[in-house]
Amino acid sequence: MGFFSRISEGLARSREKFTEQMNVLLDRGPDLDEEFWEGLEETLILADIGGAAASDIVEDLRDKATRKALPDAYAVLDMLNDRMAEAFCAGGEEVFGGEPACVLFVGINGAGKTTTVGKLAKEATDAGRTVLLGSADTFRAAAIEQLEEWARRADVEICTRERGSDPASVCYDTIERAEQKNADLVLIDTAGRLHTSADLMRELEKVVNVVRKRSKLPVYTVLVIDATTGQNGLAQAREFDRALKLDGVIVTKLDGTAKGGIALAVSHELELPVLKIGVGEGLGDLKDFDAHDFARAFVGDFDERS
Ligand SMILES: Nc1nc2c(ncn2[C@@H]2O[C@H](COP(=O)(O)OP(=O)(O)OP(=O)(O)O)[C@@H](O)[C@H]2O)c(=O)[nH]1
Repeated sequence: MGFFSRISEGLARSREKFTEQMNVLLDRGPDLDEEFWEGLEETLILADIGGAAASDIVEDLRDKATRKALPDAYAVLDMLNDRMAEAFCAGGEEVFGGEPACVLFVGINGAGKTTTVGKLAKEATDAGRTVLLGSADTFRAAAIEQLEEWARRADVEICTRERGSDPASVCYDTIERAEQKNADLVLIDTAGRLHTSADLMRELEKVVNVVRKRSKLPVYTVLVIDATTGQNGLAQAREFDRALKLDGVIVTKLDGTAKGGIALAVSHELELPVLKIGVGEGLGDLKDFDAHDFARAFVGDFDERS
């Protein structure tokens, strides 16, 4: 299956919900009146793209509609994909672009961190990079085993310590080992934690600071968000960013939800680039993010609908 088709399939549920709501709006006719603009903003908010992004997109489209004397709603909706794509924060290519890097993965429990680290390890080794994994999730025994299994599959080395060890110590070991073996990509999994738990967030700050201080490779901190958590993803991103100063986000489980718009809400409101998206559990289901592909797959084709 082609790259775009896979993303399109992954976003099918989000697109179906969006199409349904957009059709309700279009059923009242294609006039560009106040009701249309209000309805468009509401439809975008219901699609989980967040109040700020929805309002910016509608304001801009409204301005363009006036300037270009657009005839009807379909002409406006033809421009929606591009406008939506522009609303994503750009950048972040340095994280997984092939340059040496040490990447820490953070997020709430079950967001998909370990799986994402595993998929990236395989992708990077296949591309000929020297990868080292660090399992700083010393809280959940199964997480260590899970990452060890991914390390076996990707045939990469992994640094672990027994359950209950200090996660910062695992990071020390990992960085030391990375230097010994000249690894050019270090991927560190951390234990899931709620963004509302002050103690656990402080512990994570300590882990991240140790890595930032010790690593000779550039260090990036990436938040993994489970798209099925919808608007809660915004609260997660806000708190993790406040504590750790994030470099980007990875949005997983887009295949299992109609709430895929959260990727745009987080990227736009917190000015964080989306680095990868997860559209399934399989090895090949972690995809490079392209804002135009995402918007096209999310919005679909209005001509067919009209
Ligand atoms: N459908 C789908 N499932 C995914 C995706 N990414 C991860 N998962 C699944 O989500 C579940 C949780 O993933 P983990 O990688 O264990 O999550 P985690 O963030 O490491 O969890 P903790 O260590 O408890 O914080 C697993 O069953 C994964 O297979 C995705 O893109 N799509």
